[in-house]
Amino acid sequence: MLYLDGVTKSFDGFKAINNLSLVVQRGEMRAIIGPNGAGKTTMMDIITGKTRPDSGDVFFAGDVDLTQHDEAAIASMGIGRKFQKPTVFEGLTIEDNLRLSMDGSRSIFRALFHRRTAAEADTIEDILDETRLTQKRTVRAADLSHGQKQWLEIGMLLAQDPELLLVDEPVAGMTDAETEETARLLRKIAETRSVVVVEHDMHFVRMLDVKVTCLHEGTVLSEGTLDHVSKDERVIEVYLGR
Ligand SMILES: Nc1ncnc2c1ncn2[C@@H]1O[C@H](COP(=O)(O)OP(=O)(O)OP(=O)(O)O)[C@@H](O)[C@H]1O
Repeated sequence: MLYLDGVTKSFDGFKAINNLSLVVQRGEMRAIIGPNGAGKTTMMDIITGKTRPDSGDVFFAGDVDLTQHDEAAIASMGIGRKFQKPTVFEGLTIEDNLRLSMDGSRSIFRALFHRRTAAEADTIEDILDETRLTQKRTVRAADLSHGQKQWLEIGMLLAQDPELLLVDEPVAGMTDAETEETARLLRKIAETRSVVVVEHDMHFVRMLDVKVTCLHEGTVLSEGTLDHVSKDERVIEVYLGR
């Protein structure tokens, strides 16, 4: 689903990404950890077309060369990104937020008054159910808890039906119960899609129970199960032991 090979990106001579190689399989969830400045955000920026690498290969779904496309094109190809801070439409209900996301480029007015097909209505029901927001469907996003807003935004990504979801620090600021619920939600999503999740919260990463990649100085320092990576002396030295 995602293939990075020998990717390098410098800013003013500083290599934020340095010969980075990473492969994420179709239907795989991967957790990315690493200290501040390791290059996690820059990697996500490269995958989504926000930043162009200086060199290296970046392929999606086998043969789509992501370095040849811009952000909008990459989003429409099926790569969804969730930033750390939720960016939902606060004044709209949960249902309307989901409808708007599903419609993509349709104008807000047309999206809200557009007659749903049965299939679209079913998809919205499924997303409400998956994100545990069915009971809150008519509530304005502004009135949700922080955790619920994050789930709504994940739901908004799902409404665009991406094959690959990139999720940046989803549980920052969440309660323990919300963190647990988020792990359940991402695991469910990863049954049918690929997911890359960047996270500092090791308790949460353990709940995901997936292969972990630790980045450091723009490259892969260690990769494997969380137990393997967290026993790696180099990971302890630069990250976990701090
Ligand atoms: N546009 C830019 N111009 C200059 N330097 C940049 C730019 N973007 C990132 N960097 C530098 O590249 C390095 C990697 O940054 P990046 O944000 O990718 O790290 P990160 O792993 O996401 O860190 P964090 O965990 O703090 O979010 C940092 O040293 C950062 O200062």
